[in-house]
Amino acid sequence: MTNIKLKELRAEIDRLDAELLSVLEKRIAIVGDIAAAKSDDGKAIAFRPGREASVLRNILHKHSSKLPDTVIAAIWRELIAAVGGLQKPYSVSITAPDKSVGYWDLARFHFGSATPMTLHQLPSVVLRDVSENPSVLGVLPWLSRERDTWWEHLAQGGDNVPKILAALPFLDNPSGEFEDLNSLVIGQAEPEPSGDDISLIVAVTSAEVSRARLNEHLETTGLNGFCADSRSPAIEEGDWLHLLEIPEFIAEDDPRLSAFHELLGENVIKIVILGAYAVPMKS
Ligand SMILES: C=C(O[C@@H]1C=C(C(=O)O)C=C[C@H]1O)C(=O)O
Repeated sequence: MTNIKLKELRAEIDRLDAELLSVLEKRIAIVGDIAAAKSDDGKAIAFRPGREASVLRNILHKHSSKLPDTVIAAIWRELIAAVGGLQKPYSVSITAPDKSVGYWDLARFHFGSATPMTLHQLPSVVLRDVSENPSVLGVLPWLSRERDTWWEHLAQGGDNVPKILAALPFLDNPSGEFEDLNSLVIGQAEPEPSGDDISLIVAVTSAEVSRARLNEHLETTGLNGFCADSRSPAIEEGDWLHLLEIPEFIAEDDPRLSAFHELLGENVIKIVILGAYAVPMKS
């Protein structure tokens, strides 16, 4: 390639960079208007996980360059995470039980370079951070890890008890992840639908109920989910907790939940929606 040609191509890159920056600045400038539109929503955090998931699905569906999906996702995640912070500052409290930097890595990818993050060994510290401060999001190991019983705390339900809002990674990155980790994001916010979601629900019962029975009742009510885990009471006369995974967004007033409640009969103490997350994408 001649030097003249190279010079021309670099000039074109400079021109495109200026254009990109200008478009980027326009996208960022809209934040003020969005923040004003949200001003009376009473929320401490601008994080809207359902909307974020659909923005990302849309971009990844449309992109056609040679860049890997994960690079495109990283660019948009940087932007979205920072734009949320411009509207209302927030921070992220992370549990890494095995001192694994993998959890930090998952959170950094999702919440970008500028979001303040702290690392803790115990889920209880993250639960406390999030429960005490509505502008803190928590990142906790996936529910099925044997030692992690943090979701039992969420099953209490009630004010200030955080909800599950998202799952990480949203986009897997087979070449960039050195540990096969998954985590959930919690916060003092209401989960919202993204169009393709999984809800996590706990049924609290006073006596043992088999997984087969729970699955049968779920099917009868049309909830199409399954019981992913059951915890026997830690103390005598304590409650049984059954973690249910439902492959759609379930609202508090879904009539199928009350039908399920009725089918369980007098054993059931309460049914608590722990939250929901957008179904992650495959790169
Ligand atoms: C801009 C918004 O706020 C945040 C930023 C988003 C974005 O940059 O696309 C999307 C969702 C929110 O977490 C919004 O709510 O639309």
